[in-house]
Amino acid sequence: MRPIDGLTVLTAAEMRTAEQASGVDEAALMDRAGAAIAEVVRRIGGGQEVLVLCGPGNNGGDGYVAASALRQAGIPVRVAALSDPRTDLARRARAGWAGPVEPIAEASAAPVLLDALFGTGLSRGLDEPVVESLHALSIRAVLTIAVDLPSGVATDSGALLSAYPGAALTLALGAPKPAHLLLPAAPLCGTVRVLDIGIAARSQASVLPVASLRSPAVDAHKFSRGMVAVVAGRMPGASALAASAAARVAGYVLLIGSATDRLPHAIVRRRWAEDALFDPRIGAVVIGPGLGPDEEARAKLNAALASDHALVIDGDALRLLDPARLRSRASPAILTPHEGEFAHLFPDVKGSKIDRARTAAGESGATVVLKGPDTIIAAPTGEVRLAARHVPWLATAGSGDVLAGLTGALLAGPDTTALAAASSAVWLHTEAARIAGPALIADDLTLALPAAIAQAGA
Ligand SMILES: NC(=O)C1=CN([C@@H]2O[C@H](COP(=O)(O)OP(=O)(O)OC[C@H]3O[C@@H](n4cnc5c(N)ncnc54)[C@H](O)[C@@H]3O)[C@@H](O)[C@H]2O)[C@@H](O)CC1
Ligand SMILES: [K+]
Repeated sequence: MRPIDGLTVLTAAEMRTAEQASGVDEAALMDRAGAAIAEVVRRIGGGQEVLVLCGPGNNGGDGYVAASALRQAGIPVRVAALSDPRTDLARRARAGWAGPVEPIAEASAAPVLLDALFGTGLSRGLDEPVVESLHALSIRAVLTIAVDLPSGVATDSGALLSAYPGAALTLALGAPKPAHLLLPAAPLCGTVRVLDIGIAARSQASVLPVASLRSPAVDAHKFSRGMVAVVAGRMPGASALAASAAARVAGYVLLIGSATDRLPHAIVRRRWAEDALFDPRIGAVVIGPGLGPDEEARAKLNAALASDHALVIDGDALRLLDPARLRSRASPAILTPHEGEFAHLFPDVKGSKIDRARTAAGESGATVVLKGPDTIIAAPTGEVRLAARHVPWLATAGSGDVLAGLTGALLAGPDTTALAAASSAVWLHTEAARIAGPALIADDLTLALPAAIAQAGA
């Protein structure tokens, strides 16, 4: 049983491909899955009675195998099914279960509920009586564990096809799936752990790994650690937050055109001028936090786009940007839109959150950080990182400014890529929020960054 950080994420179709490519026959995979599920249930169920709910497909098959293994281990276990099994594999698994099978509507609750109704094959919402039984049994259970996925969620989009009571633990088979990470499904999974069933997971998507930051090299100097320029605008507090966050990572932070002096003294300030960005030592420019919507803001964005620098484009600048302008630039750009800004930038891009982020990155040539409780980072290559943890206290003014500054500082650093910089920034941002704790304000995030950076190994 493994935590999901850094693991490859597979869609339902990619899972089937991986299963076929594994060289292991399907029955053996189901036996492995069922045995591994039973082992977890045995360990954490404390010997209490288990009720296994089995659906008609192979998710139900896993349920029958797990029930048989639990029974063999001496755990009291009952099985309730939705219908007879409909796949050969599930029929085989059903045949291996020596006990009775009750109809779900008649099943009485048990302290441990194992949900093996539907997995990656769910194609529509559950019938209403089944939803009612599931809720009634779950309310009376002490512990609900979902096999592969909570029954009712769409594997690839994380959409909720029917109401689900929520599991305490979801045991993902072989690999995490998008629904384990995307809203609205993700919180209904509870803790997600992966059970290894011997398949090699390959795809361009993975769970955001724990950031891995190195301390500065022994011979580092402030410029070799990275110089980041933050362009200020109409709301100076926003760029001040971005600069303060950047200063925790970069060797040198230049704040350009800011009207505030309430800043750490370590941040160097310069007036805005047409040539303010003509400094070859600048490794990345952050533009957007508090920039404003006016002509001056437009001129600043134009100057940033015309420069050779790597860019982080956030907030107000995303309202002024034509993403097509990024295509001709040689240096990387990172866009950090929330859903509203994304819809403004890419009005024609549709699909699941993963599809949208990936398409936008491919079309614009920029790395796209599509922010939210289920932040996704997509690179123009098609690579995608899905954030696994979220701290709801991050929904506060200035939080995005801190993320933008942090992203710029990491992008300005040595030996990095836009995808790596954005990934580390998102991880550090959440970790800082976790450390800052309840009732945080954005300023607290900048103060918590040293501890978050230490957690990332630096
Ligand atoms: N792919 C793999 O590598 C492995 C898959 N296994 C299991 O197999 C599962 C996928 O099995 P299946 O593809 O059979 O799919 P499911 O078991 O998720 O269910 C599909 C069946 O339910 C029907 N169905 C879909 N939605 C329904 C609804 N709302 N109401 C009633 N019937 C509905 C479908 O027509 C199909 O017959 C995985 O989630 C996992 O649990 C494991 O056995 C191990 C290996
Ligand atoms: K399930």
